[in-house]
Amino acid sequence: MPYSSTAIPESEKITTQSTSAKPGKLVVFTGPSGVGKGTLLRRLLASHPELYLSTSATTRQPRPGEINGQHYYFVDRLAFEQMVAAGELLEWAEFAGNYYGTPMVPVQQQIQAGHWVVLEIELEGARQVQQTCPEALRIFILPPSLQELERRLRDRSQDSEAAIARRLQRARIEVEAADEFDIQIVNDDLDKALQQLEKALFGS
Ligand SMILES: Nc1nc2c(ncn2[C@@H]2O[C@H](COP(=O)(O)OP(=O)(O)O)[C@@H](O)[C@H]2O)c(=O)[nH]1
Ligand SMILES: Nc1ncnc2c1ncn2[C@@H]1O[C@H](COP(=O)(O)OP(=O)(O)O)[C@@H](O)[C@H]1O
Repeated sequence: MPYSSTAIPESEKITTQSTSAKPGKLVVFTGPSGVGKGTLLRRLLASHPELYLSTSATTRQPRPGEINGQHYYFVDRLAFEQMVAAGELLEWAEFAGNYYGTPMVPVQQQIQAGHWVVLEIELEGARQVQQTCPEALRIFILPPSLQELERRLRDRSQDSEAAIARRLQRARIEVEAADEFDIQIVNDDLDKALQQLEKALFGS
């Protein structure tokens, strides 16, 4: 399915310079699968419940314990393609054999209500957001090494060998794009990475 991230009409651009008196911010949070994005965000949201974490749609199968509408909206490929065709997604990409995308309306509503919205998305989606919302703050989380990334993916015990291999292959490409982002944080020591993340967001 073709997608052009370069030709986005003005009417589809999401802006934090909206009609609201005090619009919120959009924060894009990217990094290879297994680097610890979810772990860092859980910790961040526990101390900053005012942040709104966008819930993505995906065609990936739910993992044990994942709840529809909470971790993801789990949909089939046809439903996802209909969301794309209807222009309902702020960004979307295919990653390791599955589609992932950000429903646009909740993000717009939260931003217009003055809230900060966090998107936890992969590289291609982050590049699309750069086009549609260039004022977004874009943060890239790096692993201490690719060996450690592989160890974390295996220890997590959530993905098949094939899925881990696809994620590692993609990780090599993703880490090379880290410089495209406003801020890079190495998630070696979790507490230190969290401190750096808080500083990037709140300046303290
Ligand atoms: N472009 C895009 N990527 C997403 C979205 N939601 C999740 N992802 C990314 O898709 C990749 C795979 O996610 P997932 O299967 O949940 O694996 P995990 O992040 O390793 O736990 C990760 O890099 C996510 O950040 C989305 O809405 N859009
Ligand atoms: N700083 C860290 N040091 C060691 N292990 C970590 C660290 N951060 C996260 N992990 C572990 O790495 C695995 C992958 O983390 P996760 O948050 O699921 O990554 P992502 O959301 O980026 O795919 C989990 O088992 C998590 O407990």
